[in-house]
Amino acid sequence: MASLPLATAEVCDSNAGLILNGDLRALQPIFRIYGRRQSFAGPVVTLKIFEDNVLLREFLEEKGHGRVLVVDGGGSTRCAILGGNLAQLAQNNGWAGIVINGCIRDVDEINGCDVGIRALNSHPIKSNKKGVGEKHVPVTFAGTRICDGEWLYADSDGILISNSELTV
Ligand SMILES: O=C([O-])CC(=O)C(=O)O
Repeated sequence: MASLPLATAEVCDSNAGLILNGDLRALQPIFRIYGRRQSFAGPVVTLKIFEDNVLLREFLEEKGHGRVLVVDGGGSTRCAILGGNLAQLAQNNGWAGIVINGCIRDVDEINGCDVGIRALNSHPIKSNKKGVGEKHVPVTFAGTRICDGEWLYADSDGILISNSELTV
């Protein structure tokens, strides 16, 4: 049986030492909350792209196995790199969530999907389809460096990155 997601505030309260030494970091609160799953957690897979979502689709076509896709879209607010079709793919392939330093579109459809989504904002224009980007590279946004294989915990209070899986 899947256990309840950890509450981020509790995780911070009971892991002050990890926050001090940098093993547990909170992303700056720059994200909006989308998708039906308010709380989600899982091992991180990273992707660095810019206004081009071909590699994002490639990841979401894989089985998610409860992972969280962390996408550094360079903070672009000039187009959307995730839309309703990709969010449905994420839901159907068992991804726990997607955190995007960039924009999404088809918000109403995305809010009906059983997956957790965080993004800067929405934008009606779709992205390029060139296939440029880098998978599994360290990314830095919202004041935080995030590496493949780290753990992400998200709920209504915020988003945490931990070097390793946490238990309370
Ligand atoms: O295809 C795209 O660029 C994103 C999109 O709109 C979708 O996933 O529905």
